[in-house]
Amino acid sequence: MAETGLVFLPQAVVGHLISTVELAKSLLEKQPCLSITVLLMHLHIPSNESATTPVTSYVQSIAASNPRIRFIDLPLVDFPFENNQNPSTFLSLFMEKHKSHVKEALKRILSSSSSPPKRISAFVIDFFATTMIDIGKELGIPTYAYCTSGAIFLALLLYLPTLHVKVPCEFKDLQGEVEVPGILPLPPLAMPDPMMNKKSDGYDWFVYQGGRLRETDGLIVNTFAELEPTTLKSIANGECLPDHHPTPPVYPVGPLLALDKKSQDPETSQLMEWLDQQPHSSVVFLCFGSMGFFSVPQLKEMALGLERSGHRFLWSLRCPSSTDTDIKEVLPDGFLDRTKGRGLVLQSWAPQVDILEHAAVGGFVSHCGWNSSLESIWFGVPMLAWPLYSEQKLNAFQLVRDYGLAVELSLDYEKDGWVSAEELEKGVRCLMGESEEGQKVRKRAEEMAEASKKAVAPGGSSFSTLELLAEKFML
Ligand SMILES: O=c1ccn([C@@H]2O[C@H](COP(=O)(O)OP(=O)(O)O[C@H]3O[C@H](CO)[C@@H](O)[C@H](O)[C@H]3O)[C@@H](O)[C@H]2O)c(=O)[nH]1
Repeated sequence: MAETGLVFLPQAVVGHLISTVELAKSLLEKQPCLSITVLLMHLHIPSNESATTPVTSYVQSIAASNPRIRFIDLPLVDFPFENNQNPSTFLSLFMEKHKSHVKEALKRILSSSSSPPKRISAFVIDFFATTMIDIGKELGIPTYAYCTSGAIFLALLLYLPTLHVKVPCEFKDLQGEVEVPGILPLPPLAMPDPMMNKKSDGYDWFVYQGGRLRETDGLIVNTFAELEPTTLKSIANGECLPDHHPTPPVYPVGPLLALDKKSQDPETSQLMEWLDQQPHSSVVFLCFGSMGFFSVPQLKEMALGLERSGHRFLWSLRCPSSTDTDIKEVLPDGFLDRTKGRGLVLQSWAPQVDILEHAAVGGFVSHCGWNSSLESIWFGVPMLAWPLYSEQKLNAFQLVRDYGLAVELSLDYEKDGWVSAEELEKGVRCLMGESEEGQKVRKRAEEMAEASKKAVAPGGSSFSTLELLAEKFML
């Protein structure tokens, strides 16, 4: 019998790669006869040097501890990111540039002289890599898309080609709300940034990706049925596609999280010791994903807001320019002295999972990237939603309005999403339970933490879906 392998193609960004590898690990746990090859694309963004994340060491450690996961580096393509380029356009064209390399890699795997011969039972692509469906079709390999964001974003993407026709004007000029099946009516401002300018090529790429997802053999989503029941039902019922076009089966398999990446370095140990000394649930953690940066004026304003809130804090602060910026020059005069003992500012990659797991952490000011949101949910830490880019405003809206897991922060969109010190102070106080609203969010976070763990435990909704999927991949 041929050895059964799966081939995964994640997007070349950390939030997508880690999530994809976690999916691979979970499938292997369910089905010991599978093996997985991950094709790695490499992205170089010179202006974001300071966003360097431990991707390389992560990949190395996964490869060392999981012999059934193999990584193949695809050849580098000469396609640098231009600073003013639309990220969705860049990522879509970056995929196009990799097409021939991906096809070659798949063909090599299929023709490798291993005995027994290889069979690729599924090609699992990033949901923003739909151009690769062509290769799956050409080589006769069933192709699945993996959505590293939530069902709400998947629903919006699937529905976007329909919405494009239904709403002829720009979404921001729409009188009223945007109606998407399975989602609460959306204020136009909650639409993902790339969808806010219909004349941009970035928008066209979103319509393209959304339109092609229906050609896949299945849609795997990093969410769980208890978190997004209505949205998942709407997708499965075909409500997000026009004219009852059959929707590929939907597989909610989350939360898939890299929980075992405990950091051992001395900086982390010091940080953990500091957290150990703080009272239970007293520290606000601020962290904004792999590429969340703020302007210097906004950083100063944040510092003021944090100081005035009176709460303890742990702030992962990344400057836009470079890692060697002296934070004393960025922060207001005397800030570090005045907050000594009750606040800690980090300038490096934060061990986020370890921090969220710590009992001293009582709130998370987050950009609402999907992985961060799921991690927060898992550890029962309520959020204060400070979305920055991509689909984060959509996630924030849903976390606040539908799931009740986050406190709303008032962002001034006329001023590029500016948050004043007053608003941050108010938000942090509420998050830390100083108001009834905050208390409600805290309670809800505890309940959802339990539900998230049940979902991936034996017999849970995502556990069963993963079993089903792993079995399907063996047929
Ligand atoms: O200092 C840091 C910063 C991040 N992380 C980790 O890095 C991941 C970040 O993922 P996520 O919260 O999803 O943010 P992004 O890196 O910004 O992810 C991109 O991918 C996500 C999944 O598709 C989208 O939801 C986001 O909008 C998009 O920006 C999480 O696991 C964090 O724990 C750290 O450990 N330390």
